[in-house]
Amino acid sequence: MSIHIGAKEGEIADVVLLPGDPLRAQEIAQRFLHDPVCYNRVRNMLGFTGTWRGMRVSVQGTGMGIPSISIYVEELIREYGAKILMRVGTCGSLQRDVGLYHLVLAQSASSDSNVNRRRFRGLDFAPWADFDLLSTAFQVARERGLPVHVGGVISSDTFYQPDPEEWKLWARYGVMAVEMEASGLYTIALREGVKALTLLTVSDSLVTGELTSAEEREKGMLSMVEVALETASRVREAL
Ligand SMILES: O=P(O)(O)O[C@H]1O[C@H](CO)[C@@H](O)[C@H]1O
Ligand SMILES: O=c1cc[nH]c(=O)[nH]1
Repeated sequence: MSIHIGAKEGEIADVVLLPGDPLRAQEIAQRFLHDPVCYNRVRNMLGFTGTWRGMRVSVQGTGMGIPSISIYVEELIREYGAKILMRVGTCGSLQRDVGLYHLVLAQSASSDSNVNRRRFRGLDFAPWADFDLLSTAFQVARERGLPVHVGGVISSDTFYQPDPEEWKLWARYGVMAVEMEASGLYTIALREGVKALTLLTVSDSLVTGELTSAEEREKGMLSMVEVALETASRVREAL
């Protein structure tokens, strides 16, 4: 057992899906995993392990924001040996052609957070995705005919932005979407030498002001999770 995860040694798979919402972790486990077992209830940040097409997979809620996901990712890697970590989340689009329910694969993650500024003593680090996971996920999404975009995202510390116009600056430099965790996941995974990718379903557009309904978000989430699982399986086999 680690400080924030109540699993015993061996109860967590080396492939871990990471939704922000712990109830989404439960739903993914129930819908996609064979014989899912709940290994974590600490702080209600649910985590489950089961199998998908014979591959052992865990799904762990992370909470919102870089500080929260960082706690789970540090413990999953260092104390439970996770090797492939895939965030499956939602995001706001910053580009007109990145539409609602589209799939965004975060190639890199800029941030307004101070966490990496402190980590790198004031210098700027550019966290990036694992290329095997990124290229495989893109291929899988294309094979399925899904609308998919690959590029930079911004991992923000604030969902409600103090400056409501600030997103336009990121957009001007081609950043595709805003979310709140990818930078933390990528930075820790790079330091630890494990593979990480962030897959996002567009839940709203800052460009048009459109919002998805809960039902529609659910549908987008399902195809994103299928892409994540198929990607993990192909990459794991090739290791
Ligand atoms: O849907 P999740 O994975 O929680 O991701 C997005 O949604 C939350 C904000 O509503 C933040 O965690 C953001 O990154
Ligand atoms: O606008 C959005 C939508 C989802 N997640 C975010 O962080 N921002």
